[in-house]
Amino acid sequence: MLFIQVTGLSGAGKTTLSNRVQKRLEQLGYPVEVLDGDECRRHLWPELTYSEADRQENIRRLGYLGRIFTRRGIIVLLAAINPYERIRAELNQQNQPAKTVFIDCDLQTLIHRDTKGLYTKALLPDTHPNKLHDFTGINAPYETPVSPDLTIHTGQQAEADCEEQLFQFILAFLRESVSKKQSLEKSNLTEPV
Ligand SMILES: Nc1ncnc2c1ncn2[C@@H]1O[C@H](COP(=O)(O)OS(=O)(=O)O)[C@@H](OP(=O)(O)O)[C@H]1O
Ligand SMILES: Nc1ncnc2c1ncn2[C@@H]1O[C@H](COP(=O)(O)OP(=O)(O)O)[C@@H](O)[C@H]1O
Repeated sequence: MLFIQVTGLSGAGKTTLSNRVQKRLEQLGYPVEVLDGDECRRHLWPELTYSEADRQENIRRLGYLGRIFTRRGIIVLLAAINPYERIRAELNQQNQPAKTVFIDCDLQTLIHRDTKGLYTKALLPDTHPNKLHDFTGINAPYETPVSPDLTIHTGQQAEADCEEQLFQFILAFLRESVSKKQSLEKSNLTEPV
């Protein structure tokens, strides 16, 4: 049905916005699955680390799961940091129709939010025993999406406004798909045999 890569730094709001929009779409009768990177790592493949190779493997597995759901007519929100442009492009190619939503938030706000205490750990001195050495945005790369279909600035806008943006974006896609389908059916009906 529709595969959406909701990408952004830790704490940007990927999970919050995806879960909220899932509820709203379900209320309208649409089937939706949120594949959360953090959750899937914990339950399905806890052995994967945060090295570049393991992050790519994580995203490819999530993409594969996503494909299973989208083939069954389910809208998939893949809420993961998903830091590499090449892998995002690969997933988009394999999961058509696909969209990329960049959840953009400035580092200062993220460090201030620090809901999981991970930014504090990543910013410790190099010699500190609790230092987090491969944390995205601080000491591991995040490649900003080159041409996302939607960017939501969660550091500058209220949660409810950000939720509304994501919700309206998906609704617009769904309405467009319905009207395309209807005009295709109409043209098939009127075509001479
Ligand atoms: N080193 C490091 N770097 C980034 N993130 C870390 C790290 N260690 C643990 N965590 C927690 O793992 C969550 C990110 O998992 P993802 O599967 O989304 O990451 S990735 O797409 O494979 O890069 C991420 O969850 P979110 O905060 O929901 O993004 C973190 O809570
Ligand atoms: N505009 C906003 N959009 C989304 N989340 C926001 C916003 N402002 C503050 N927050 C808060 O930021 C945190 C984002 O956490 P989370 O959704 O787990 O991020 P991520 O999944 O990207 O790691 C939540 O505590 C949320 O309430």
